[in-house]
Amino acid sequence: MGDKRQISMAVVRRLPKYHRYLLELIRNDVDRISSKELSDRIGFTASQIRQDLNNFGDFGQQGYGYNVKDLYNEISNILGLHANYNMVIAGAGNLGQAIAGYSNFEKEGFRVKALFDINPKLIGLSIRDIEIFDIDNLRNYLHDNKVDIGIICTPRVQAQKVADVMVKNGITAIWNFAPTDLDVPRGVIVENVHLLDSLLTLTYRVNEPKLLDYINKDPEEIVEEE
Ligand SMILES: NC(=O)c1ccc[n+]([C@@H]2O[C@H](COP(=O)([O-])OP(=O)(O)OC[C@H]3O[C@@H](n4cnc5c(N)ncnc54)[C@H](O)[C@@H]3O)[C@@H](O)[C@H]2O)c1
Repeated sequence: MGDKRQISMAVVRRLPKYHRYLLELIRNDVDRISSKELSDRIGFTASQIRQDLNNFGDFGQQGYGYNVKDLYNEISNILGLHANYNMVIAGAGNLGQAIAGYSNFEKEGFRVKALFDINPKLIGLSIRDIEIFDIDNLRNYLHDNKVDIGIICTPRVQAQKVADVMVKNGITAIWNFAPTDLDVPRGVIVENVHLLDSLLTLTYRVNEPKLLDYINKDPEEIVEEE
């Protein structure tokens, strides 16, 4: 048996941040960086950074640090950014149109090829030359075109139905924005996005000082308000 090591999702979720900061360093003509310097910029501890990156090989050199370009390329490879990904969006409302309209994804190789909707007023329109088709055509489209990622931007109650069509017709990766847990067969990967989670983390942090004051207060000091 081979010794296939599993990388923890916690590490995987930190990789995009490394990727982003390393790109920034390249743009600023920084050739190499120590884990301490990277730590100061990125906000993870130096030992965390060393541990994370050791998962993927021996990148750092004692007394030299990391070669920024090499590390960036390695992390790009690990994140699968060596390939291009064709994507389709189901639900061409506010969010679907915003994603299709955001051209920066293309820089990383993510291309929205088509949108699908049920609304006859939207069908036939285009966002940045990307056509909106009738959702009834999704099945045939997936048969005729190589699509790697399905993006779900429909209302919650429609999301499962759309996911079923995607999965039945060969999609194995779904970027799901609808606020529902999709039921998919083994082997299909769903990445849920919840902007609200991030917003709630923000409000927690805004309120944290008051909360900590309250938690750390001597119980005898807490006087019930009348
Ligand atoms: N995850 C997040 O952070 C986040 C943020 C905003 C919105 N959302 C969710 O994203 C989804 C879309 O939000 P929105 O603001 O764009 O809504 P919207 O109403 O503007 O757009 C939804 C679109 O889906 C279409 N639609 C309905 N049923 C369909 C089907 N069976 N197949 C294809 N298209 C169908 C509608 O015609 C409409 O154009 C909602 O589920 C919303 O809750 C999630």
